[in-house]
Amino acid sequence: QLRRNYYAKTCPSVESIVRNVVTQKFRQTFVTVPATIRLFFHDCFVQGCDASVVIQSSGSNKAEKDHPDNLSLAGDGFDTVIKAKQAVDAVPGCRNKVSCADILAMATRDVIALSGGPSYAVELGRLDGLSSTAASVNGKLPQPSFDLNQLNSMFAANGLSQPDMIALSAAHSVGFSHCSKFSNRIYNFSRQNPVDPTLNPAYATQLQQMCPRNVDPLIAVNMDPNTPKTFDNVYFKNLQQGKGLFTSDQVLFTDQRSKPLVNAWATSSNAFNNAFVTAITKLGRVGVKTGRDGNIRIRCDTFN
Ligand code: HEM
Ligand SMILES: [Ca+2]
Repeated sequence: QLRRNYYAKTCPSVESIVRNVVTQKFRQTFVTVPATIRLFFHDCFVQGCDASVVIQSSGSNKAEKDHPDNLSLAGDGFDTVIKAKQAVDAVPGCRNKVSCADILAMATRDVIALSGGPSYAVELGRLDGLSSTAASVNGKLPQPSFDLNQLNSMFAANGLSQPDMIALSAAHSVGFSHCSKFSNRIYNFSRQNPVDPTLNPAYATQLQQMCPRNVDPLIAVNMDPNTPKTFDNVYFKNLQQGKGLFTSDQVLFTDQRSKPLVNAWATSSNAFNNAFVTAITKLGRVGVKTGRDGNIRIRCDTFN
């Protein structure tokens, strides 16, 4: 039921309003890019793409964003949605017409294009969700320790295929990770191997230097050691060299079932871009709310 130009009658300029805000924010800080993309992913995998992740905890309700798996969502993603919503609502005809869930989908499309990724037409027409609880996040988001079976089953539960999962993983072409998310791979990995043998040895040494034992938990490292500020298929070239940061990244190359697509997309950025657009469009359709299951929030971080 989603469609392009959903707001053609109610707020025809919405896409350019959002794009202007996102572009401005991008000029202030690059973190806008990874923060917004990851926020969209974490929104869609919990109760569908309904901006439930944007809700603030209040009184008795502990919201999704305060679940441990969401505590590392960077503030610039939330800020982007809230600023874009304010800009949309400042246009008289558009006031209270555009959902926060759609604003997040548009902002995600825009940051991907701004950082060198593919441009695509975004489907719109989502309503904002009516609930957000930390408990509902349990078991819904992939962990960096996941193997291919675990990744496939969690993505399949959201209607996404193995190729979709591989393409979407390339979002780790931009952004940061805290050391704790991969320290098991560089220290005391197993009885036989102190370091994960699927890690490139030189890269493992670099990671140990950036993340010494007992490192400040606030320290974060680029997930793509080569082109951390460009959304590109270098992610797959890194995997071919043992430079996937998480087990869940590197397994895409070490598991024979996913390796052929990693190789294909390392070779062809065109093929990767097409697959990514297909996959993120499907991601944007997950659990979409319509009718009485949702509404248009006045404030993106608070229920009406
Ligand atoms: C395939 C399974 C996935 C796993 C296990 C995973 C896990 C993680 C982890 C552990 C981090 C680091 C968080 C931190 O320490 O700050 C991260 C960051 C990130 N993830 Fe994923 N992720 C997955 C898929 C995705 C997908 C599908 C997307 C989007 C389409 C995505 C987008 C991002 C981005 C952009 C960042 C960087 C955030 C920032 O710099 O603020 N991830 N992911
Ligand atoms: Ca959601």
